[in-house]
Amino acid sequence: QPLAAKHVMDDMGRGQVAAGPVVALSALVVAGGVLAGLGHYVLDRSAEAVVCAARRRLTDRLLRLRVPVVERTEPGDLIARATSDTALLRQSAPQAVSAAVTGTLITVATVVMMGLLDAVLLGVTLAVIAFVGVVVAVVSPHIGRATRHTQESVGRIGAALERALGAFRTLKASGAEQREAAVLHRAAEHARRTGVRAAAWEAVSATVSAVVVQICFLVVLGVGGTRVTSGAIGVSTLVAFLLYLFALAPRIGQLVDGVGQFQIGSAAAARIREVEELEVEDVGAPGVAAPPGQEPSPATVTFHEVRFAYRPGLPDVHRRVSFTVPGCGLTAFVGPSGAGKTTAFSLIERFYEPDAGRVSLDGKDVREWPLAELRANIGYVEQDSPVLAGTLRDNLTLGVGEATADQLRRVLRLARLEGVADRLPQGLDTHVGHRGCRLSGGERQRVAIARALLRRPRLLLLDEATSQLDAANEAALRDTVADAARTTTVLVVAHRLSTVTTADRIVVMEAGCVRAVGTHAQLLAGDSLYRELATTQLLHR
Ligand SMILES: Nc1ncnc2c1ncn2[C@@H]1O[C@H](COP(=O)(O)OP(=O)(O)OP(=O)(O)O)[C@@H](O)[C@H]1O
Repeated sequence: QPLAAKHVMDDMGRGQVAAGPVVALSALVVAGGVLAGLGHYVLDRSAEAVVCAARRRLTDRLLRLRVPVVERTEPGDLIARATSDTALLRQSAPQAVSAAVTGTLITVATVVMMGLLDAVLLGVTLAVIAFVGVVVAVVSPHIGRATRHTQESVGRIGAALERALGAFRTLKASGAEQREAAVLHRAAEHARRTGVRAAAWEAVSATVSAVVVQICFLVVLGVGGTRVTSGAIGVSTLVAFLLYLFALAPRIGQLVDGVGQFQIGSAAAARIREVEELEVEDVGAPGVAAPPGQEPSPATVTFHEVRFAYRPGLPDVHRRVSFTVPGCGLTAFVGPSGAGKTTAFSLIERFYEPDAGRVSLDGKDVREWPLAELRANIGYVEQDSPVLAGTLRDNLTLGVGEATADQLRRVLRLARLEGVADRLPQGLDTHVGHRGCRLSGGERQRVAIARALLRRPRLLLLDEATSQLDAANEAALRDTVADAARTTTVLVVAHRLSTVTTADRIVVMEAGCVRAVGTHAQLLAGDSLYRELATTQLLHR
């Protein structure tokens, strides 16, 4: 554009205005505007695509993290990385890329054109650009560091909120709102402080570059004026050079801003990358316990000399645990709290891996099973079975995606849930999660059992709720377990006498060891701990 302007001016100086350069100048102005708009759109579009890919990869990874890894992290902070950090990346990436590509290209092109016009004036300009470059190099790492701290505080807010909302009733009952709010306020205040620090560094580099560019204008004007007076260059060359300088000034601003945005984006990207370095499970393709139409055969479970600690440095929770559960029937695990019963289930599900010994399903080490296939063979019902936000149907079909009315009817009957489904206002389509109708503890466990049974597992692991169930719920649970044990191998961490007395075998655990195995009658006669548990703990539950 400035070159076209120079031609127009030269023509005017000669008193003959040709249409060509004027048309070229107008066309260049319009084309420049359209290209800028188009470039903006393409860049934002690409940024959306890149950030969408980052979010998908991140969420995929988060859901495949290993259980011990999640236990070591703060879920709220992980959520912040998938939401706040990717949003920051989305916001900063286009500016950084546009500065890197357009800014650099236009700067280089402008500098070349300036060189063609006058080498001396170019020298002055390059000295200024170099000075701005030094300032930016010194300032930009500070912007990155401050942004990193801001994002860490945002992560802390997420973690503190997750902690508070996850135990909301306890929080209220303990009157701890203000104490929890203080933690959140501290994190918010820290985010503000570091955010302001980043803004201050950005302001420093923007101000320095703006002032220096202004000085550059004045120097170019002074030196250029002298050169025009001495006849070294013409007025039109000086005007064209100044026009190039006008075009260059915002580019320098853009480059300075781009480097700042790059630092901000890198801080977010570094936090996202940290998640990508966390250990994930190789889940593979979804597995099935048995082909459709074929009844799944009951599985066998063996623990052989299993030793396990949750973390290096923590005491062993299992110390040479060995037992065998043949296919079919009901096996109950009893023992004092902390004996390692639930841990046995976690090892079967391969949430953790033993430090020594073998856990086998059907005689094959669980580490040799493809993970998805192993878990497809197992139905796991946790002690505090959570109900997920959504309808009762969503909760039941979580493990299968969808199910026919017949399949749902079957598991509802098995889990003694027909009455519950009938009672709910919209039946299976009633919301039972956070915002919907609440289910009782016993009902939640039976929903979890129905969910597990819908996958037609060959092994059912049931960690009985420790809380007191009413007589109706307890009877329903007992019948459900007895039904399931007719066709499936059922392992129950038992806290209730009713489960234990009817079990085909009982494994008594104490302090990470298997102390005795037998039926209720055999153990009453032969094991003092069992006798004590039966008379005190179990009978009173
Ligand atoms: N995720 C974990 N990280 C570290 N230690 C754990 C973890 N889960 C359990 N433990 C510890 O391991 C020990 C055994 O726990 P486990 O849940 O297997 O006992 P349990 O026999 O099922 O007890 P309960 O009857 O109370 O459910 C306990 O001392 C517990 O504190």
